[in-house]
Amino acid sequence: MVVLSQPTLEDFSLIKTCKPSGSLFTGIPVIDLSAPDAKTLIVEACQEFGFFKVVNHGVCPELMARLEAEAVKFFSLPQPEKDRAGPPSPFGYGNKKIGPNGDVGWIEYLLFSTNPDFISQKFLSMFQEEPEVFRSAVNEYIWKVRGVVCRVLELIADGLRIEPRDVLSKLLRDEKSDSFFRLNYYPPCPKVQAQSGRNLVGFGEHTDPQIMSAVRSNNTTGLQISLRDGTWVSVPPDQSSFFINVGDSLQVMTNGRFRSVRHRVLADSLKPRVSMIYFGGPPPSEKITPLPPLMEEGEESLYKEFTWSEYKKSAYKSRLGDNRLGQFEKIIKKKKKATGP
Ligand SMILES: C=C1C[C@]23C[C@@]1(O)CC[C@H]2[C@@]12CC[C@H](O)[C@@](C)(C(=O)O1)[C@H]2[C@@H]3C(=O)O
Ligand SMILES: O=C(O)CCC(=O)C(=O)O
Ligand SMILES: [Fe+2]
Repeated sequence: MVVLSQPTLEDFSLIKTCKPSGSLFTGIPVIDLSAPDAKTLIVEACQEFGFFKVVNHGVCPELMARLEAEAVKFFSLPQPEKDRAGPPSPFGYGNKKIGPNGDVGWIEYLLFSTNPDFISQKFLSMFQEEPEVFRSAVNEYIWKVRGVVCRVLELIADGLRIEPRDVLSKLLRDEKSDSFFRLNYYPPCPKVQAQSGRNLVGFGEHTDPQIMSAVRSNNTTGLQISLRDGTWVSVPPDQSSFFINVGDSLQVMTNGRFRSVRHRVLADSLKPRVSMIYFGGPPPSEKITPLPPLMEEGEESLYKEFTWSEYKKSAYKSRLGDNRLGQFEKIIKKKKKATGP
């Protein structure tokens, strides 16, 4: 049997944070889901940042806390017990290795398909003892967070004045929807950071390939997003809110009007970061193309046509930080302006 060795410390990237670690970006749009102007503010946030924070979402804090506690219980198990829940590909427990192409991060995680039958089966095989509490917290949480993301997608349809308003949300509600759920645990790493004055990369920079993702974390810093000009800024943590990422598929479906946000996570030197992320994806056979009602007269798609399963296949051949949409971009020749006599 070939035993693949775990990455050593030299394999991890360190990032020198340009600002003192206490400095957090205050410009993240905050959307109150019940406010009358929510749809306009969401569309603006998707265009400018591809990222925003959602408050007043109706998911009870006890459910989030219950799932976080179950996750911490799992990640505190002895290593051989956690390893029994691996490998992470396609779904299961992962430690330091991210994806199939050599990416590493200061992270442990559990990756699932959101299908409840899948979760039941996986939990039974992962935890011989008492899988029920964890499993029901995961299923209930996924149900609720998907509801929030679908509400956001319906507000987006309203804000863009496209009908029907479930044109995007129905893809996530479809029983064939290819959505994922991920529990990430970033252990603290005081020694390395104190010695080098740099932060260890927990999850390297990337965009999410799906339509939309919703991140909930404990109150530990680490998540950063890249602004339009390429500057990295730190997102102030807030355990009672969701942070929404526009994914590559929504960038294509809006023909580039929305930005798929580049983001990354730096490990904290003292506290573990625990995050739970729902990745809302369409059914495999869904064509990812610009929404017809959004297109102006004569507007061409910026992308070649592809299905979600084709995109996913190509994404899984890429490295984490690659520009995955690049190979699907069309080279559009600009029409020559008529020159005067
Ligand atoms: C390096 C990789 C990990 C990833 C699959 C990929 O080949 C490229 C995309 C990565 C990503 C980023 C967002 C999500 O965390 C994720 C589950 C996804 O759908 O795409 C991960 C994949 C992964 O960790 O397997
Ligand atoms: O853990 C986080 O806060 C974000 C992780 C992330 O971006 C991902 O899992 O795709
Ligand atoms: Fe991500």
